[in-house]
Amino acid sequence: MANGLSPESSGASSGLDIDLELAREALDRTPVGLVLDNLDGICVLANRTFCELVDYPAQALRGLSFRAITHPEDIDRDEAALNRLTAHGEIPGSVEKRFVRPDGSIVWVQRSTSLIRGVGGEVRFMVSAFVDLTERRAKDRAIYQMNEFLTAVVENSPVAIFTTDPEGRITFWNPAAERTFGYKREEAMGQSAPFVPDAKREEAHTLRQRVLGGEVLTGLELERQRVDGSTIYINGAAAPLRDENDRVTGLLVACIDTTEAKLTERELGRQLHFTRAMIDAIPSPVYFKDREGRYKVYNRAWDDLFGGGQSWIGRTVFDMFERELADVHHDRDKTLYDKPASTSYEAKVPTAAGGELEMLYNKVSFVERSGEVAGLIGVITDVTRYKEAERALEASEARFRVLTESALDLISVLTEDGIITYQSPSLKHLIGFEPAETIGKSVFDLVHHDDAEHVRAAFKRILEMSQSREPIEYRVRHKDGMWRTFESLGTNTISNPHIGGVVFNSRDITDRKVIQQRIQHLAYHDNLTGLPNRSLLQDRLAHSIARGERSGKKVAVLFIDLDNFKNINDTLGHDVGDELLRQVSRRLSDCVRVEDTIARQGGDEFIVLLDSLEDGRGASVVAQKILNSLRLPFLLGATEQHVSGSVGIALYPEDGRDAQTLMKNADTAMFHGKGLGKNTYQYFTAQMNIAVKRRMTLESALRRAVMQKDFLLHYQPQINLETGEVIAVEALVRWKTEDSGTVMPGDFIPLAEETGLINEIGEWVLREGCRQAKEWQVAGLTPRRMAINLSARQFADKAFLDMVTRVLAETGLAPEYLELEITESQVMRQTDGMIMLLNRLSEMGIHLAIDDFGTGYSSLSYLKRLPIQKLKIDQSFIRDITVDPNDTAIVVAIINMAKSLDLDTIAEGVETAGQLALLRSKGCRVGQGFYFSAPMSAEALYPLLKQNNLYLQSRAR
Ligand SMILES: Nc1nc2c(ncn2[C@@H]2O[C@H](COP(=O)(O)O[C@H]3[C@@H](O)[C@H](n4cnc5c(=O)[nH]c(N)nc54)O[C@@H]3COP(=O)(O)O)[C@@H](O)[C@H]2O)c(=O)[nH]1
Repeated sequence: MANGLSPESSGASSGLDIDLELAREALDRTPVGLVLDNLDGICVLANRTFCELVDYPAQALRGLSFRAITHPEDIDRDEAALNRLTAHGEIPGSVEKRFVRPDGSIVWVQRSTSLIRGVGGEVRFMVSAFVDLTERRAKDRAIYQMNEFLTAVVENSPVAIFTTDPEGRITFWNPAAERTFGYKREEAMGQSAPFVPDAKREEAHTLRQRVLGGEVLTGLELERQRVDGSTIYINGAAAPLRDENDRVTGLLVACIDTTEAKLTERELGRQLHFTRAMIDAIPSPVYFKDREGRYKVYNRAWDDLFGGGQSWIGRTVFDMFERELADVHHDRDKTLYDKPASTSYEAKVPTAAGGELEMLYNKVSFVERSGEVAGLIGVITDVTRYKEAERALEASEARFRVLTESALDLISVLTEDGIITYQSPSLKHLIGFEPAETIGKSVFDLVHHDDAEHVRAAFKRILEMSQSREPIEYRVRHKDGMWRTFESLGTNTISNPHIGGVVFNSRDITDRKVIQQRIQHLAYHDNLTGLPNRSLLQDRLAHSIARGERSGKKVAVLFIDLDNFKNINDTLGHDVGDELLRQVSRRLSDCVRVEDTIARQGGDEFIVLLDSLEDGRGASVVAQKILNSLRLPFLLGATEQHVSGSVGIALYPEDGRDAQTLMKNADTAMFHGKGLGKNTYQYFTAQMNIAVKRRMTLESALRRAVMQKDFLLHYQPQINLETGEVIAVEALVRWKTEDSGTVMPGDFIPLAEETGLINEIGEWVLREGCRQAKEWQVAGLTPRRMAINLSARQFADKAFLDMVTRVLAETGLAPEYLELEITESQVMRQTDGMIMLLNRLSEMGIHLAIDDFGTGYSSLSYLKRLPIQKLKIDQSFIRDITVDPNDTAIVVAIINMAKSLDLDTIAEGVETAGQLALLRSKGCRVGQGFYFSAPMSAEALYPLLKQNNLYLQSRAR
């Protein structure tokens, strides 16, 4: 459109035309679209700006109704406004409307209308000015859309957003705020921060003031309260709200609910603390290194070990250790960084304490969730002590191995099923098998079948407990086929990983068992005869008594004592005595039933136990059988010996109800019988005990006498029957007692011999006799021999010779003035030892005489072997010599035999002149007897000795 104004409006020329042109130009250049319409709404004139605005040429617009180019939706409103104008003269107000361009595009305009009136004031035209609203509308739209967008954002934001006025009253509250705090929008609006707990009001107020002061606060971590009262943690920001004049009109808060995160963070913190505490609680040093080998984490134990607190964080082994050690660690670490792996090794490590420890390093790659190796975790264990212990253990093991391998005992290890897993080399020595031959075998297959059960039971006990309480005894067959007895102690070490089995220490006790059995036998048997001894007898007797008590039957105890065993033993020696006892025991065995018991009580005493007797008479049958058996001669060596026995019988229940009493009473009965005459048996009676008591009293009195030397000697002279001279003196002992006066030797010598007191008494007699003889010599009397009686028991004493030698030396008596009298019965049991002793005494110059000669039936050849000088004819032959031709013949035979052997004879017991005369007539040169002098004290005898002629004495009498 070159020119928008219509020509109708220009009517002037010349100067005026110029003005119109200018006016037209000015209107066209006006940035506002101008249209002149008539009252029908028909365009009369439009300027260029309008033409350009609606993209119509001016010619096209002229005469065109506004309706043609107005947006259909705006036509009615414009029409109405035109009607109001035409009808009422109402000037249309400013409105925004749309035109439709020829190309269909719409252009928004703002229309302002004014009226052109005619001269009469009547409205003729409307002038409308159109301002292009396209740009402004676009801006508005953009603002609107932005507003819509922001609203949507705010409404849909997960962030709680709210605004308040300066007083804190809520002016906006988005849905996220509803969800976060639990207050509905309508509940929250106008409220003054209902979510601030009382304790936080002050803080909230301060924050609000700061924001109202213009501060923008971010990163706020606040504790608030939900509508249900629960605590909520929020993280947010607050900023001031300003109006167009930049005045603060309120504040905006945006926040998110961090409660869960907070709690998670707290939990994580707690877990972290726990983890840290746990790591610190680990007594071993633990640490983490990153891929570059830098220490990132380590625990307290690590710090205790190396010191330095946190200063090692970020540093490497090369900062910590000498190069050589650092290289060791570094090389190991490399393998863990390359790919997930683990490693362990030992190293000697210097410590903060200044020492060096042997450490076991266990390291493992630290792999992240992604699978990437991010470093390594290491654990260090101080193995110094362990290593020392290990070395000590190795040494100990070596020691024990040597001990085990060289032990004489067998060391075995068995599984809990009894399978042998180890045997020490001593096995070969003990049962002939190599250890390898038994490995894998069951021990129960090796033991004796009869022992298997108790071995199994003992093995089970060891498994249940830890150790065998007592040795297990069992038999195992030697390779040579013989059974050996073993004793084992087991220790359950199954739980010990180094052993893993039951250890047995076994010892071959075969020899010990034999000895034990022997000892056991000895404990209950007499070693000499093999018979049960006193202990076993007592045991059996107790059983017999118990049986007797139940059955009502009797039990008999026979106490047997050999009548002259002592003489045999003393004269022929112990070996012969022992042999005699063995033979006696065999004979006794032949006299009783198998079920009866024969026991040796000791010495020459035996006891026979007869069980289950119907009555006591049966015992006498056995007793008699025994006596008969013992009377038969015993062949001892080359000689026959005659022995008899005395038997005492005690019966259960009448003579005693226990073993001790029965044995004692049988002994008493025996003793009593012996006193009445040997070779008999006696049943016990209550009266016997009285005699026994007497004997016991006597024995203790004799012992006291020996101690106190309550003895004296009486002396009886021996006379030359031709001249009456005293050629010798016999010493005869007496026992001085206070109550019984002087006790004669016949009443105590047998007891002294039985009890052994005779040795002490005999020494005293010898010493006193020699002393007296010497005293008489010193007193000037004619030196004479002193005859001393000897008991067989003295003679058998090995110290006898020394004793005689010592006494002679002590008293100063020359040996030729000592005569020792031994009885014929003693001499008859001569042994090589006795003959040797007699020879020694004879060599010393001591005279030897055989006492009681004639009672022992000794032979000539026998006497010739002995170094004797004198035969003393027993007084039993002298007693009736004058009336009994047999005695006379015997005495004559003795005198002649003595002569032939160049021996002196002495007749003892000469009591009468007739006896003296007969003896003298038969050639007997020496005599002794009451006819000359009874035995008397030394003082009493002294005058006779001085006088030295007892014929004068006897005649005087
Ligand atoms: N081992 C010892 N035995 C001793 C000792 N002292 C004495 N005896 C022996 O005791 C027995 C009895 O002796 P005892 O009672 O002293 O009797 C002696 C004389 O008194 C007695 N005797 C002397 N003459 C007569 C007589 O004419 N008639 C008669 N009836 N008896 C007489 O004879 C006894 C002396 O005998 P012996 O010794 O055989 O010569 C007696 O066996 C003593 O041996 C001693 O210390 N140790």
